[in-house]
Amino acid sequence: MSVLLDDAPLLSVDGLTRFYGPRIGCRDVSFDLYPGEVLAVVGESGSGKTTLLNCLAGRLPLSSGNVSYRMRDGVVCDLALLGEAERRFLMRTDWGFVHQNPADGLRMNVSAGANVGERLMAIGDRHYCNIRGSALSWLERVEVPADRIDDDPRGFSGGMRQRLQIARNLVTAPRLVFMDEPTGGLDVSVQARLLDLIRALVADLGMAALVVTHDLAVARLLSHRIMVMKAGEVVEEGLTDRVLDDPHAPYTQLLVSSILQV
Ligand SMILES: Nc1ncnc2c1ncn2[C@@H]1O[C@H](COP(=O)(O)OP(=O)(O)OP(=O)(O)O)[C@@H](O)[C@H]1O
Repeated sequence: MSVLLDDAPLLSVDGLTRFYGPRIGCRDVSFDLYPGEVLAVVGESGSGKTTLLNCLAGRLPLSSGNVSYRMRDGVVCDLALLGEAERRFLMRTDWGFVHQNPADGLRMNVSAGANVGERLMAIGDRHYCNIRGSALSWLERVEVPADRIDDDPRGFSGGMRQRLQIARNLVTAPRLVFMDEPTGGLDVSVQARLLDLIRALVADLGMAALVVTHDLAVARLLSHRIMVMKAGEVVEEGLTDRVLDDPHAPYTQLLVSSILQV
Protein backbone atom coordinates (compact mmCIF):
# COMPACT_ATOMS: atom_id res chain seq x y z
CA MET A 1 0.00 0.00 0.00
CA SER A 2 1.20 3.53 -0.57
CA VAL A 3 -0.04 6.74 0.95
CA LEU A 4 0.55 10.43 0.45
CA LEU A 5 1.74 11.72 3.80
CA ASP A 6 1.30 15.10 5.40
CA ASP A 7 4.69 16.48 6.29
CA ALA A 8 4.16 16.75 10.06
CA PRO A 9 3.56 13.72 12.28
CA LEU A 10 0.18 13.25 13.94
CA LEU A 11 1.64 11.22 16.78
CA SER A 12 5.25 11.30 17.95
CA VAL A 13 6.52 8.72 20.39
CA ASP A 14 9.90 9.11 22.02
CA GLY A 15 11.49 6.57 24.35
CA LEU A 16 8.17 5.19 25.59
CA THR A 17 8.84 2.81 28.47
CA ARG A 18 6.43 1.03 30.77
CA PHE A 19 7.38 -1.27 33.63
CA TYR A 20 5.05 -3.38 35.71
CA GLY A 21 7.07 -3.41 38.95
CA PRO A 22 10.37 -4.97 37.88
CA ARG A 23 8.85 -6.51 34.74
CA ILE A 24 9.26 -4.80 31.37
CA GLY A 25 6.02 -4.09 29.52
CA CYS A 26 7.74 -2.21 26.70
CA ARG A 27 10.99 -0.27 26.57
CA ASP A 28 12.37 2.67 24.64
CA VAL A 29 9.82 2.65 21.81
CA SER A 30 10.12 5.61 19.43
CA PHE A 31 8.30 6.32 16.18
CA ASP A 32 6.30 8.93 14.30
CA LEU A 33 2.88 8.25 12.80
CA TYR A 34 1.74 10.51 9.96
CA PRO A 35 -1.83 11.43 8.99
CA GLY A 36 -3.35 8.69 6.86
CA GLU A 37 -0.66 6.17 7.74
CA VAL A 38 -1.39 2.68 9.07
CA LEU A 39 1.23 1.18 11.35
CA ALA A 40 1.00 -2.46 12.40
CA VAL A 41 2.61 -3.62 15.64
CA VAL A 42 3.40 -7.33 15.55
CA GLY A 43 5.20 -9.76 17.83
CA GLU A 44 4.59 -12.93 19.76
CA SER A 45 2.47 -13.07 22.90
CA GLY A 46 4.03 -11.03 25.72
CA SER A 47 6.15 -8.89 23.39
CA GLY A 48 4.54 -5.66 24.67
CA LYS A 49 2.04 -4.82 21.90
CA THR A 50 -0.95 -4.26 24.16
CA THR A 51 1.11 -2.36 26.72
CA LEU A 52 2.31 -0.01 23.98
CA LEU A 53 -1.21 0.49 22.61
CA ASN A 54 -2.66 1.18 26.05
CA CYS A 55 0.11 3.65 26.89
CA LEU A 56 -0.46 5.51 23.61
CA ALA A 57 -4.21 5.65 24.06
CA GLY A 58 -3.81 7.03 27.59
CA ARG A 59 -5.15 3.89 29.22
CA LEU A 60 -1.88 3.21 31.09
CA PRO A 61 0.63 5.71 32.51
CA LEU A 62 4.16 5.66 31.09
CA SER A 63 7.15 4.92 33.31
CA SER A 64 9.20 7.25 31.10
CA GLY A 65 9.21 8.73 27.62
CA ASN A 66 7.05 11.17 25.79
CA VAL A 67 4.01 10.99 23.49
CA SER A 68 2.83 14.06 21.63
CA TYR A 69 -0.19 14.52 19.38
CA ARG A 70 -0.97 17.16 16.80
CA MET A 71 -4.48 18.48 17.44
CA ARG A 72 -6.87 19.55 14.67
CA ASP A 73 -5.83 23.17 15.14
CA GLY A 74 -2.19 22.20 14.51
CA VAL A 75 -1.08 22.60 18.13
CA VAL A 76 1.19 19.77 19.30
CA CYS A 77 0.29 18.56 22.83
CA ASP A 78 2.25 16.44 25.24
CA LEU A 79 -0.37 13.82 26.10
CA ALA A 80 0.93 13.45 29.65
CA LEU A 81 0.00 17.08 30.27
CA LEU A 82 -3.59 16.77 29.03
CA GLY A 83 -6.24 16.90 31.73
CA GLU A 84 -8.60 13.95 32.16
CA ALA A 85 -11.51 15.86 30.56
CA GLU A 86 -9.42 16.87 27.53
CA ARG A 87 -8.17 13.32 27.12
CA ARG A 88 -11.71 11.94 27.27
CA PHE A 89 -12.87 14.49 24.74
CA LEU A 90 -10.03 13.48 22.40
CA MET A 91 -10.96 9.82 22.86
CA ARG A 92 -14.60 10.51 22.00
CA THR A 93 -13.97 12.71 19.00
CA ASP A 94 -10.57 12.66 17.30
CA TRP A 95 -9.57 9.12 18.30
CA GLY A 96 -11.19 5.73 18.05
CA PHE A 97 -10.36 2.49 19.85
CA VAL A 98 -11.48 -0.79 18.33
CA HIS A 99 -11.21 -3.58 20.88
CA GLN A 100 -10.71 -7.24 20.01
CA ASN A 101 -13.83 -8.06 21.97
CA PRO A 102 -16.64 -5.81 20.68
CA ALA A 103 -18.40 -6.00 24.05
CA ASP A 104 -15.52 -3.91 25.47
CA GLY A 105 -16.19 -1.12 22.98
CA LEU A 106 -19.99 -1.18 22.71
CA ARG A 107 -22.84 -0.53 25.07
CA MET A 108 -24.47 -3.91 24.87
CA ASN A 109 -27.81 -2.92 26.36
CA VAL A 110 -28.62 -0.01 24.05
CA SER A 111 -29.67 -0.17 20.41
CA ALA A 112 -27.24 -0.30 17.48
CA GLY A 113 -28.46 3.15 16.42
CA ALA A 114 -27.82 4.59 19.87
CA ASN A 115 -24.36 3.01 19.97
CA VAL A 116 -23.44 4.98 16.88
CA GLY A 117 -25.48 8.09 17.71
CA GLU A 118 -23.96 8.47 21.15
CA ARG A 119 -20.59 9.44 19.67
CA LEU A 120 -22.27 12.14 17.57
CA MET A 121 -24.00 13.51 20.65
CA ALA A 122 -20.59 13.63 22.37
CA ILE A 123 -19.43 16.10 19.74
CA GLY A 124 -22.50 18.27 20.16
CA ASP A 125 -25.02 16.95 17.63
CA ARG A 126 -28.45 17.26 19.27
CA HIS A 127 -30.72 16.83 16.26
CA TYR A 128 -32.50 13.47 16.51
CA CYS A 129 -33.21 13.16 12.77
CA ASN A 130 -29.58 13.93 11.85
CA ILE A 131 -28.26 11.50 14.42
CA ARG A 132 -30.57 8.69 13.32
CA GLY A 133 -29.83 9.42 9.66
CA SER A 134 -26.06 9.29 10.24
CA ALA A 135 -26.40 6.13 12.32
CA LEU A 136 -28.41 4.51 9.54
CA SER A 137 -25.94 5.43 6.85
CA TRP A 138 -23.05 4.14 8.98
CA LEU A 139 -24.84 0.86 9.64
CA GLU A 140 -25.25 0.47 5.87
CA ARG A 141 -21.62 1.36 5.33
CA VAL A 142 -20.46 -1.41 7.68
CA GLU A 143 -23.05 -3.83 6.28
CA VAL A 144 -25.31 -4.09 9.32
CA PRO A 145 -28.87 -4.40 7.96
CA ALA A 146 -30.85 -1.18 8.40
CA ASP A 147 -33.74 -3.04 10.03
CA ARG A 148 -31.45 -3.93 12.96
CA ILE A 149 -31.01 -0.27 13.98
CA ASP A 150 -33.31 -0.59 17.00
CA ASP A 151 -31.91 -3.95 18.14
CA ASP A 152 -29.24 -4.10 20.80
CA PRO A 153 -25.97 -5.84 19.94
CA ARG A 154 -26.55 -8.75 22.33
CA GLY A 155 -28.50 -10.38 19.49
CA PHE A 156 -25.78 -9.74 16.89
CA SER A 157 -23.19 -12.22 15.62
CA GLY A 158 -19.51 -11.63 16.48
CA GLY A 159 -18.82 -10.18 13.03
CA MET A 160 -21.84 -7.86 13.18
CA ARG A 161 -20.86 -6.66 16.64
CA GLN A 162 -17.38 -5.88 15.38
CA ARG A 163 -18.76 -3.98 12.39
CA LEU A 164 -21.02 -2.02 14.74
CA GLN A 165 -18.05 -1.21 16.97
CA ILE A 166 -16.23 0.10 13.91
CA ALA A 167 -19.19 2.28 12.92
CA ARG A 168 -19.41 3.66 16.47
CA ASN A 169 -15.74 4.59 16.31
CA LEU A 170 -15.66 6.06 12.84
CA VAL A 171 -18.88 8.10 12.82
CA THR A 172 -17.04 11.14 14.20
CA ALA A 173 -14.36 10.88 11.46
CA PRO A 174 -11.48 10.43 13.93
CA ARG A 175 -7.99 11.19 12.67
CA LEU A 176 -6.42 8.34 14.63
CA VAL A 177 -7.78 4.89 15.40
CA PHE A 178 -6.19 2.32 17.69
CA MET A 179 -7.11 -1.26 16.86
CA ASP A 180 -6.32 -4.19 19.12
CA GLU A 181 -6.54 -7.46 17.15
CA PRO A 182 -9.62 -6.16 15.29
CA THR A 183 -10.33 -9.49 13.59
CA GLY A 184 -9.14 -11.79 16.37
CA GLY A 185 -11.54 -14.47 17.52
CA LEU A 186 -13.66 -14.41 14.34
CA ASP A 187 -14.12 -17.16 11.76
CA VAL A 188 -11.70 -16.96 8.85
CA SER A 189 -14.39 -16.04 6.29
CA VAL A 190 -15.80 -13.34 8.60
CA GLN A 191 -12.26 -12.05 9.17
CA ALA A 192 -11.61 -11.70 5.46
CA ARG A 193 -14.73 -9.58 4.86
CA LEU A 194 -14.04 -7.46 7.90
CA LEU A 195 -10.45 -6.83 6.83
CA ASP A 196 -11.63 -5.69 3.40
CA LEU A 197 -14.10 -3.36 5.08
CA ILE A 198 -11.51 -1.89 7.49
CA ARG A 199 -9.03 -1.42 4.68
CA ALA A 200 -11.58 0.41 2.52
CA LEU A 201 -12.83 2.62 5.36
CA VAL A 202 -9.35 3.59 6.52
CA ALA A 203 -8.40 4.53 2.96
CA ASP A 204 -11.68 6.40 2.27
CA LEU A 205 -11.54 8.41 5.47
CA GLY A 206 -7.77 9.00 5.27
CA MET A 207 -7.33 8.11 8.95
CA ALA A 208 -4.14 7.13 10.64
CA ALA A 209 -4.32 3.80 12.45
CA LEU A 210 -2.22 1.81 14.83
CA VAL A 211 -3.11 -1.86 14.53
CA VAL A 212 -1.90 -4.44 17.01
CA THR A 213 -1.99 -7.93 15.57
CA HIS A 214 -0.25 -11.24 15.94
CA ASP A 215 -1.33 -12.09 12.38
CA LEU A 216 1.20 -11.08 9.73
CA ALA A 217 -1.44 -11.47 6.99
CA VAL A 218 -3.54 -8.80 8.74
CA ALA A 219 -0.48 -6.54 8.96
CA ARG A 220 0.28 -7.14 5.28
CA LEU A 221 -3.24 -6.28 4.19
CA LEU A 222 -3.85 -3.24 6.37
CA SER A 223 -0.58 -1.49 7.05
CA HIS A 224 1.89 0.72 5.26
CA ARG A 225 4.52 0.29 7.92
CA ILE A 226 5.24 -2.42 10.47
CA MET A 227 7.00 -2.50 13.81
CA VAL A 228 8.18 -5.84 15.14
CA MET A 229 8.42 -6.23 18.92
CA LYS A 230 10.20 -8.81 21.00
CA ALA A 231 10.39 -8.88 24.82
CA GLY A 232 9.12 -5.32 25.04
CA GLU A 233 11.51 -3.80 22.52
CA VAL A 234 11.28 -2.93 18.83
CA VAL A 235 13.60 -5.22 16.87
CA GLU A 236 12.72 -4.09 13.36
CA GLU A 237 10.66 -1.39 11.72
CA GLY A 238 10.04 -0.40 8.11
CA LEU A 239 7.68 -0.49 5.16
CA THR A 240 5.45 -3.53 5.54
CA ASP A 241 6.27 -5.15 2.21
CA ARG A 242 10.02 -4.65 2.74
CA VAL A 243 9.98 -6.09 6.28
CA LEU A 244 7.83 -9.09 5.37
CA ASP A 245 9.57 -9.83 2.05
CA ASP A 246 13.10 -9.13 3.23
CA PRO A 247 13.26 -9.28 7.03
CA HIS A 248 16.60 -8.17 8.45
CA ALA A 249 16.35 -9.06 12.16
CA PRO A 250 16.71 -12.78 12.95
CA TYR A 251 13.55 -12.62 15.08
CA THR A 252 11.53 -11.17 12.19
CA GLN A 253 12.95 -13.86 9.92
CA LEU A 254 11.64 -16.48 12.36
CA LEU A 255 8.23 -14.80 12.52
CA VAL A 256 7.97 -14.58 8.75
CA SER A 257 9.01 -18.16 8.22
CA SER A 258 6.33 -19.10 10.78
CA ILE A 259 8.77 -20.97 12.97
CA LEU A 260 7.38 -18.88 15.83
CA GLN A 261 3.69 -19.15 16.55
CA VAL A 262 2.73 -15.56 17.35
N1 LIG B 1 -0.94 -5.99 34.38
C1 LIG B 1 0.26 -6.52 34.26
N2 LIG B 1 1.02 -6.80 35.36
C2 LIG B 1 2.27 -7.33 35.24
N3 LIG B 1 2.86 -7.64 34.06
C3 LIG B 1 2.14 -7.39 32.94
C4 LIG B 1 0.84 -6.82 32.97
N4 LIG B 1 0.38 -6.70 31.69
C5 LIG B 1 1.38 -7.15 30.90
N5 LIG B 1 2.44 -7.56 31.65
C6 LIG B 1 3.70 -8.09 31.14
O1 LIG B 1 4.23 -7.17 30.19
C7 LIG B 1 4.79 -7.89 29.09
C8 LIG B 1 4.11 -7.43 27.80
O2 LIG B 1 2.75 -7.87 27.83
P1 LIG B 1 1.67 -7.41 26.74
O3 LIG B 1 0.33 -7.91 27.20
O4 LIG B 1 1.83 -5.98 26.47
O5 LIG B 1 2.17 -8.24 25.46
P2 LIG B 1 1.37 -8.57 24.12
O6 LIG B 1 2.40 -8.58 23.06
O7 LIG B 1 0.24 -7.65 23.97
O8 LIG B 1 0.83 -10.03 24.40
P3 LIG B 1 -0.55 -10.71 23.88
O9 LIG B 1 -0.44 -10.79 22.38
O10 LIG B 1 -0.55 -12.04 24.55
O11 LIG B 1 -1.66 -9.81 24.35
C9 LIG B 1 4.62 -9.37 29.39
O12 LIG B 1 5.81 -9.84 30.00
C10 LIG B 1 3.48 -9.39 30.38
O13 LIG B 1 3.60 -10.50 31.25
